[in-house]
Amino acid sequence: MRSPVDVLIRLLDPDVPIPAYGHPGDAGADLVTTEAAELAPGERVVLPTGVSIALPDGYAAFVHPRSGLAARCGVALVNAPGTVDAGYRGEIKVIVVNLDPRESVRFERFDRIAQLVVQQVEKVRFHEVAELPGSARAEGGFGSTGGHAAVDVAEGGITHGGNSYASVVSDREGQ
Ligand SMILES: O=c1ccn([C@H]2C[C@H](O)[C@@H](COP(=O)(O)OP(=O)(O)OP(=O)(O)O)O2)c(=O)[nH]1
Ligand SMILES: [Mg+2]
Repeated sequence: MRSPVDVLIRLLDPDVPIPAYGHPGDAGADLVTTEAAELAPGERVVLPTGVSIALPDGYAAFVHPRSGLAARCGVALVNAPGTVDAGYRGEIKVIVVNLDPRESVRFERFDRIAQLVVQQVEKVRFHEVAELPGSARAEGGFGSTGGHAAVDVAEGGITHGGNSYASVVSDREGQ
């Protein structure tokens, strides 16, 4: 097993537990709410977790829903997965919505409401081009591999072939 990445954490509430993995192989460490809340059907709320972190450069943390809450209560995260940038030092918040059409859902203080997945992320440099290199998928998207939509691989796709990139139009770079 690879050794864990060290992440500095501040506990903003004296009693809040450090996010913990339920099992050794789990991807997400559970986040709790430090505030009780009751959500009517369709209602959303931003809940505080009582923690802030400093991720190493080249990492990000993603706030994912908990499947049990989703299956049992219809609770989802509006922005799932929420992105916590390496430079963010504020409190991690969780934007929860009750998607159940009939039942309210209640969270008590320190209920586990989401899970935090920490991952390495690549920073890219964008190079503007007039044409992109071809690919088997080409512009087929949104169900193009299903039975109901025609897949158009002929146009502008694999005929370009090869690995060479289209010529760079400008060296304007994104941030
Ligand atoms: O579920 C989330 C998502 C984000 N954040 C924090 C960490 C993140 O670094 C910051 C900004 O998030 P994001 O970039 O998704 O929001 P934005 O609307 O683009 O805000 P900004 O203009 O500050 O980037 O908010 C959370 O606490 N919880
Ligand atoms: Mg942003």
